[in-house]
Amino acid sequence: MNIPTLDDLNFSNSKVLVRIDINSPVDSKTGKLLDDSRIKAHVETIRELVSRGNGVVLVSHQGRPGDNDFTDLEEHSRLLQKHLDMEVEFVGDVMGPYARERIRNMKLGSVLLLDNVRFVSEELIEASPLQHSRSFLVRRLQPLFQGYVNDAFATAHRSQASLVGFPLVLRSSAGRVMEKEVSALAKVFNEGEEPKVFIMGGGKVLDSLRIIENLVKRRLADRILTGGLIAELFAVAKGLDLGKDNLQVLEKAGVLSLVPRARKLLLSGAPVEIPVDFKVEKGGQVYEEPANKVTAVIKDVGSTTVGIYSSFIRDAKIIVMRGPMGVIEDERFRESSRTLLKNSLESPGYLIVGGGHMISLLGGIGPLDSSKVHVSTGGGALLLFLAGERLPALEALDISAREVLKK
Ligand SMILES: Nc1ncnc2c1ncn2[C@@H]1O[C@H](COP(=O)(O)OP(=O)(O)O)[C@@H](O)[C@H]1O
Ligand SMILES: O=C(OP(=O)(O)O)[C@H](O)COP(=O)(O)O
Repeated sequence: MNIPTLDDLNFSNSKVLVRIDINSPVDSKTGKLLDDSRIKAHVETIRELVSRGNGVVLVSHQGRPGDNDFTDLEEHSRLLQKHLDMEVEFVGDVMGPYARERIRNMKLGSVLLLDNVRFVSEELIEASPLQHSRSFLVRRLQPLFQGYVNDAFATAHRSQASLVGFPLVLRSSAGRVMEKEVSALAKVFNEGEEPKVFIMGGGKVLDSLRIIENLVKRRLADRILTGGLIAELFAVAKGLDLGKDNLQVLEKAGVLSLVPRARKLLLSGAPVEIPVDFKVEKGGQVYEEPANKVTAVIKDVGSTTVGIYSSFIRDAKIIVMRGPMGVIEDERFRESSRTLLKNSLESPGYLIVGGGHMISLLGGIGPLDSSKVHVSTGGGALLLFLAGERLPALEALDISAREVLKK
């Protein structure tokens, strides 16, 4: 693939639309952002574009409709302003008359943040770059810009309008985050030794299952240590009775229908490990139970599991960690993810850690040795990239290089 970078396009004194990913963990009680790592990550790209006299218009999503973390981007704009140390105008609109008026009238050298792009229904459709290039989002915004930059590595696995539509109609390049992630990950992973251990948790069960299927098919993982909801799915697939409450959680997440796929993976001999115990909560009380005797709602993996997983980590040459083991928004269920992260950092292997929730746990850990760890902004995108899948956002930039830049 031929992905143009900012060095290739050299945007200057232009209006540039920049797709970033500042989707961040949200405290479900207060609605406040719990971490600003992804916001900080984009500062370099934005500063560089501003320093070349460009008017920078930022577009991002936050959460998914119906979820607790589906919010507007006002708080994000304040944090971005703090990290950039310059004014960021928050526009509470994405593509309507107000947004277009603010973009038309903005000064070169200034920064403007549009609202959550998933407020626009077209953004929620997975479609081809060509289809998205004809969306209202692209048709309304494209005439206001001379260029498009995609810096949203963490969403590069989605084929959504703001990611794949613009490269077909604007001169486009990758931003610095996108560029660095792609080159660092390809190098580390391809040149890395075995065993490769993947630690996978979190709430996005369908994504995780797809990734595990890919890893298994390509024989890229020596061990896959599961936590979070994906561990519960595999536990059910293995025939463990997790009780009515936990089945309800899986049903509510719409993932029970994935049990046969998980079962097929287990039967095919996939190296998937499931927890031997869990931390559960009942009536405000927290305690540990063996995986075959669960009587309450699972909130984290148990301490025996952490011990076993840690022994696999110690022997690994490459450790990839994505998605927390438990409901880390609650301090009582943060410990196992934090311990596994610490043990991974202390082990002799190289660590690649990614995803909004996992990187939020790095905060209290102190300075990291960049020769031993790569912190990725991506979670699902990171793993799909490592598993060798083609990421639609990168493909769209590749098409752009061939079809738009050559014209
Ligand atoms: N056992 C569990 N039950 C319910 N939710 C869980 C469980 N374990 C983890 N989670 C949730 O998973 C979410 C993080 O998952 P995800 O978004 O996939 O990770 P990341 O942002 O790191 O890629 C958190 O909100 C956390 O509360
Ligand atoms: O947080 C993200 O992905 P991740 O949870 O895999 O790290 C990205 O912002 C993508 O969000 P999405 O999975 O709702 O498309």
